[in-house]
Amino acid sequence: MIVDVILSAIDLKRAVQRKAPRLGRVRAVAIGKGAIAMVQGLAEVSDIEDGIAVSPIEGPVPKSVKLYVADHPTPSHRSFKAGEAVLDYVSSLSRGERVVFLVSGGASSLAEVPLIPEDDFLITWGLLLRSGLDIHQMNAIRKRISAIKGGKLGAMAVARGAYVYNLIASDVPCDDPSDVGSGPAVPDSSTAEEALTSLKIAGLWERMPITARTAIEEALRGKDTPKEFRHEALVIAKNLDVLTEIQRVTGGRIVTSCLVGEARELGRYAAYLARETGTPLLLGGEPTVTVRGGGRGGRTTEFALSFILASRRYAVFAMATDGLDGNTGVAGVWADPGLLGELVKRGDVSSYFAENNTLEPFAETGRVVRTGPTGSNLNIVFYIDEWSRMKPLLEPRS
Ligand SMILES: Nc1ncnc2c1ncn2[C@@H]1O[C@H](COP(=O)(O)OP(=O)(O)OP(=O)(O)O)[C@@H](O)[C@H]1O
Ligand SMILES: O=C(O)[C@H](O)CO
Repeated sequence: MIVDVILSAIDLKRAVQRKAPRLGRVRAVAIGKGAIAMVQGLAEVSDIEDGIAVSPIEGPVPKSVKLYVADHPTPSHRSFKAGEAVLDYVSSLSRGERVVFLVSGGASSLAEVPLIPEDDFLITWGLLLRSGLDIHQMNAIRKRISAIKGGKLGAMAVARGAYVYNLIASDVPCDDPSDVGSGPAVPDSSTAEEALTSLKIAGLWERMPITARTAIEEALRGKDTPKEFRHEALVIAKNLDVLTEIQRVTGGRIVTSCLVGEARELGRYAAYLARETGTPLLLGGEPTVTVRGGGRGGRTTEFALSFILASRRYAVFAMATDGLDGNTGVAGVWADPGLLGELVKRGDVSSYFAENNTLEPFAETGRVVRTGPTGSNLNIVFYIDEWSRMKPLLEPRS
């Protein structure tokens, strides 16, 4: 039932219908895990002359919209093809036209036009994904090796005389529109200095391909992303909306929707917080995982496993609202005190954290949440409560 509540709270077609301004005749660019739902919502409240949508899954889009299916979390040739198509589309805008950018999580990877050779681009991307950098830092770097991110598409549209509107479904902590999908059509809120410092602190600067380093050095010298242009941006859905819906059924206290940090550390922190407060707690955001091993896991499994080692009678339910967490193939997991007994039975559990293999204890004991791709993405949610109160809420709605 908690899953049903979450699935209903992340419905992006409904969010666009409810929150988008009435814009009349528009052209549209939708990119992200929510692209299909968002463009469907836009069709309900405006007249889409034509448009382009880039999504990780197939789905019905309005007749005037061309759909590209591309890849995530690592861009593929389909993402590069989609990126070129988006660039062409924006180049076709004319003076006085209204263009609506519908941006949701995953957009960074789904459509891309690299500024550096593709091989170097993919090496850089891989280093970032395993780095443990948070999404703002990671996207600060991605924006500087991209021809379309960090406001570049928006600036291009404005230069052609179009009016730029952004409707954003946020999967980033604290909902800065420039972080979502690397903010293709809003002025960039990150700096080249941040990109450089993040890479140096993560120990990645020396390991980056020379072309990527040159792109960042050029940005530092002033050839950087656009910082200002005429535009509007409205966040139509965010993590806090989902927490608020979960609160209705659990009575939990919302602690934050901006959770960041290493997932396994945050899990332990949350366990002690639950013991201290003695109340149901709701947290959301995007913990990161510094991946060192080759196992299967994600943000939810690392968090939940470390939580249960310290939480005594409290349980945690953790779910990625896009329906797929890390490389697990599942949306999330739950951990109740009974899992500890299972761990004891399993004997050698040393690989779990050492190899980033934290899915195993959940998968093998049936504590996983399966939704498949949800066609949305409002980041990760965590619900913490006494197991006796949580258990009935995990049953499907009758
Ligand atoms: N074995 C693993 N154990 C734990 N986490 C992992 C593992 N492998 C990958 N990850 C994490 O999964 C992340 C990618 O997973 P996922 O696709 O769920 O992210 P996402 O939040 O959907 O991405 P985006 O922010 O681009 O939408 C990586 O950043 C990495 O930190
Ligand atoms: O695509 C991305 O950059 C992430 O999902 C954050 O929006």
